Amino acid sequence: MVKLMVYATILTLKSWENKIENGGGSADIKVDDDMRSLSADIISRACFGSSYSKGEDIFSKLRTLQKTMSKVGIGIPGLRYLPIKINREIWKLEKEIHSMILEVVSERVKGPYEKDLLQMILEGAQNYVDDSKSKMLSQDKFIVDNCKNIYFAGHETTAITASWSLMLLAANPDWQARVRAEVLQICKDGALPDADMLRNMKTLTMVIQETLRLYPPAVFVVREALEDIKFKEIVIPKGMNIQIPIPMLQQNTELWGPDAHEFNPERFGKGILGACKFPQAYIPFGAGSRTCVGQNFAMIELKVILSLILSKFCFSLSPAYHHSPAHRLVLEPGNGVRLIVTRL
Ligand code: HEM
Repeated sequence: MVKLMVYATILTLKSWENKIENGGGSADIKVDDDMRSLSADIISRACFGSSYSKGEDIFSKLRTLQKTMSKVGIGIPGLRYLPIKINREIWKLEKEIHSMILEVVSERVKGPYEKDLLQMILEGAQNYVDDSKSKMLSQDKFIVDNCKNIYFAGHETTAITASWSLMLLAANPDWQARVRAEVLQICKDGALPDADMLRNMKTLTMVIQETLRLYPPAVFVVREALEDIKFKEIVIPKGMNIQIPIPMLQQNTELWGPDAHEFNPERFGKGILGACKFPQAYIPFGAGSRTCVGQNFAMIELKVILSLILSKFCFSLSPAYHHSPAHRLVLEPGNGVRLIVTRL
């Protein structure tokens, strides 16, 4: 998995090298779209293995689906069932995605065994029992839904965290230099990072943890009360949805200290337990039995991307960067992250 992440990242960074060369030694790069397509490429390779080019087509349709769905007005009950133009577009895309995924699956069943996420989903589908009438139909739905889940849950969140991390490292050159020194010391003589090297990148881990504390891509953890609950003096009735605001917990000065709003990765020097009075207040990947299943994958991917960037480039914030975090399904840089990038 690490190898495929390294390979995909190097391909993306080649385009940065070209931009710098064409710009006479430096380039003003808006990193967000690159991080998004890199993350989609990685998840596509990880999910679909050798059929990844088909996976890319599927994911590109899923992105169109996501964009189309975000245009639908919310709050009008029943609107999504009406055969209006936008709904017809959504249904058509859903149908196409469904058959494309099942096409890859049917080729996979005939072909050689591969150890990728799709294989794990297929094995999961074998054991999936549901009480709907057609077991085959529900297994297909299980496969399609899980592929969609991985894409929606895993690609945007990681890409945005990479962009925020780059922004924070650009704004804090001392930390940029410190993490780069660590990376260069671990990846000696231009060696590409492997799993062991990534594990040893403690300072980089601290920087990513601090980025996820200040800019958690998922803003809420949502739960439904399955029964009446009494929480101190508050009664939460069965069926009520509860939204737990992650940034409020993660930037509370009583829990994190007076510098709670500042970028200080040092606070994670002794791990999450050492950083905060209550570790439950650090939940960028959620909490409990529904916690993010992709958190290790995401941390490895972020370390690969950031360590390779740091080992090749120096960067500072572009004068065109305008800080405006925006909550649009995820917490993202409202106007993107623009960096002035030079070769190391
Ligand atoms: C920095 C990157 C990521 C962040 C911040 C993040 C955050 C989250 C959060 C907050 C949840 C909800 C957890 C809860 O309700 O307690 C979640 C769920 C989930 N995430 Fe992630 N995630 C990231 C990357 C990924 C990746 C890379 C994948 C897949 C490879 C992934 C797959 C999932 C799935 C499938 C769920 C649903 C789990 C369930 O409902 O049982 N995530 N994620």
